[in-house]
Amino acid sequence: MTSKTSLDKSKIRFLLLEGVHPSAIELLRAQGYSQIETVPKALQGEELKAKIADVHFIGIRSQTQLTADIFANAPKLVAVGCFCIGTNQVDLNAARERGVAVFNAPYSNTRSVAELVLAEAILLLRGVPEKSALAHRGGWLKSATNSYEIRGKTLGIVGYGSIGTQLSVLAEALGMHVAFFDTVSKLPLGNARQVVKLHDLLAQSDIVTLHVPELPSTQWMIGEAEIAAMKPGSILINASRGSVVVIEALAEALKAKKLLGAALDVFPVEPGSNKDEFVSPLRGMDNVILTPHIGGSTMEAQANIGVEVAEKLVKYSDNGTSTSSVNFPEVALPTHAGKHRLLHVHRNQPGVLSAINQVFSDNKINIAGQFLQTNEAIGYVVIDIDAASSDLALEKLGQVPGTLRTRVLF
Ligand SMILES: NC(=O)c1ccc[n+]([C@@H]2O[C@H](COP(=O)([O-])OP(=O)(O)OC[C@H]3O[C@@H](n4cnc5c(N)ncnc54)[C@H](O)[C@@H]3O)[C@@H](O)[C@H]2O)c1
Ligand SMILES: O=C(O)[C@H](O)COP(=O)(O)O
Repeated sequence: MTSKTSLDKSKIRFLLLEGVHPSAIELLRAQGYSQIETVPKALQGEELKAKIADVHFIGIRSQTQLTADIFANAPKLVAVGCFCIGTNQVDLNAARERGVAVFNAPYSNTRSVAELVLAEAILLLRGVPEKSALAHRGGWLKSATNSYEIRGKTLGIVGYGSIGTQLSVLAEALGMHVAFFDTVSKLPLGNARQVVKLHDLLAQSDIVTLHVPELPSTQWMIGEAEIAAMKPGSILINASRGSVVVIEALAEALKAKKLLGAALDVFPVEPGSNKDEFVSPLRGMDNVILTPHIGGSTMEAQANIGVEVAEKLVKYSDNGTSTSSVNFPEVALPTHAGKHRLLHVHRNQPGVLSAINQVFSDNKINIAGQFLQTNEAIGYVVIDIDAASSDLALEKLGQVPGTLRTRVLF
């Protein structure tokens, strides 16, 4: 017997935006998914609503904003794959409220970001962006003034997570001193040392580099007062999120020559595609490296991310495994050969579990396997049963108060 409510793989629709790497498409196809639409840019507004209305899985990168309003227009959506590290572009609570799991690639581009930041630190300490820009205009600035080696300088890392620690190791290998500020106590790698106050870190660093996520606590965390606290002639690098730095304050500090230079990969407002204009008060400043949010854009990182996130979506689609979801209880599930697998996502409120189990005892349905995981907001129960009972059980489970979503796999 086949359930009417289980979806054949050939009918499961994927929408991959923002030029997700072909490695993701290859993996999905190899796993039997054929309905994959790709769009090279971010979508928004009505265009995004129209497209998302009909898909079961969406893949995005950092530019597509999945708001509560967008989720309200996605009745079939099962999961979101962020083919990047950041998930700030997704309203994770709205997704959870609709029983939509969100996945990302937390490590695949850390090395790419760390390499870019180190390269920028070296170039800025040597004044290369300025000298190169001048040469392009026919000038010739052969001078050692304001040119320094990176060896022996202090790198101040704000946010000592995956990228911050990777950078710490690489910087020490080049002979730098590393200090870091993080809201959490972290084990320093090598000879790095944790500094308790942000302003103290700013005051002692030759190069300050930001690697915090976009959070309420990191919004505009580097403004006029923080830049004033930095060493005269130091450098600021931001490859985290555009909302972390008050860009006007940075522009003023650069004009006033308080800072030697800066490198920005992320901006408060970023163009949604390569065809849109980039607007910033930092345009035209020769001592500023401006890159179009390419910290994680290497062939290596993108190929790895494509595989990593596509694998997570396939596992969740095929057998309900939610391991490493950023908004969902994590359950690693065995295969369910010969059984139908019922997935039940519900609000974490009293009485739901007993109501679920009541469904099976009332209807004399034997449970072959049951798995449960909860977080503070939702519960995720997976139940393996005989195929003959799955239509009835699914219907009854859908009526349990607090139910957010049900699915059946076989
Ligand atoms: N430019 C790019 O292309 C690019 C690529 C990858 C990641 N990123 C950005 O970099 C961010 C960091 O990535 P990651 O993988 O290192 O993340 P991570 O979660 O591993 O590390 C973030 C660190 O920041 C710390 N932190 C949080 N709030 C803080 C605060 N208010 N003050 C100080 N520290 C704080 C955390 O404790 C953690 O140690 C991502 O969230 C993403 O937004 C950008
Ligand atoms: O969060 C990330 O991993 C980076 O910001 C990269 O985003 P992207 O995939 O849009 O380049």
